[in-house]
Amino acid sequence: MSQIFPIDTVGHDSDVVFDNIGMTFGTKTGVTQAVANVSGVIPEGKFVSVIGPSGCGKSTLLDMVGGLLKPTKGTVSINGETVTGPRRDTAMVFQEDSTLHWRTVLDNVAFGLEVKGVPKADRYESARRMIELVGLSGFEDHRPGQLSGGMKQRVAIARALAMEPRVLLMDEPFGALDQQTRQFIGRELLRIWEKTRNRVLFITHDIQEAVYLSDEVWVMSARPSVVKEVVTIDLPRPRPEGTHTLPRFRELEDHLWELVKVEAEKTLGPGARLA
Ligand SMILES: Nc1ncnc2c1ncn2[C@@H]1O[C@H](COP(=O)(O)OP(=O)(O)OP(=O)(O)O)[C@@H](O)[C@H]1O
Repeated sequence: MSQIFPIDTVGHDSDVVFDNIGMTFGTKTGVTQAVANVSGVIPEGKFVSVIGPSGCGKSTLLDMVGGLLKPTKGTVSINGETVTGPRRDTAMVFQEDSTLHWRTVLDNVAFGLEVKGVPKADRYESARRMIELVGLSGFEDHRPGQLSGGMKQRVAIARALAMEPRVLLMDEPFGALDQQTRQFIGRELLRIWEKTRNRVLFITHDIQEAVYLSDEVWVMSARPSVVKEVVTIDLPRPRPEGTHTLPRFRELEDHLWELVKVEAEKTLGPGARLA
């Protein structure tokens, strides 16, 4: 079921490769070693989720892939090239509302393509296609202020997908949404991803969400973090609505919870016991 690191980190040119990366932050009050050492590969067409206790370095890991943070140790490479900053083939979606409130939905979704210099007719055509894919047809001329939280998040996802990224980085993208909306958008994301099959790195606190969406779940240890275990999600795809009730789903969920619980108890300090 699972694999303990270090795994084979050679990877192919089309992979996202983490080669012994670490991140230590220097602050006025001292140093924080966030990520101790992570090695791993996200192969072409794979959906990888990262779970772990609060503050273990999940966002830090994602920001290093996105080129927003430079690792203090090791390298991340995409398609055989070391990541040194944000890349055109990589798109990011965050938890907080990142819509541009003065622009319409259509112009929000077309924004990344505009920055890339794609001509207006082409970018609008792609944007309309993505808007349809995320179920927002009819809202093209609305502004974010006229949308619900879930709809705004779908705009952010459509904007990222319109860029046709080869690597999609998502940092708790559904974290601010209610449970029903979260499940609905999760299913939508999976439906779209099954068509695009780009490489996804997805951060979540929700173990069910991680099992439902992923090919692999990386469980991070308490800080300074390493990947404690890689759990292969061997559920068939596509994953229809009743997937959550499969006995195998429950087994995977229980196994992941046991792993995370131990690390969360370390983070919460002596005496902390989680059910
Ligand atoms: N810019 C920064 N400067 C200093 N310390 C930082 C910085 N960014 C993150 N950290 C520290 O690095 C550690 C990891 O933070 P990070 O946000 O990556 O964790 P996380 O696992 O994503 O947390 P959460 O699950 O709570 O969102 C934390 O101790 C945090 O305080």
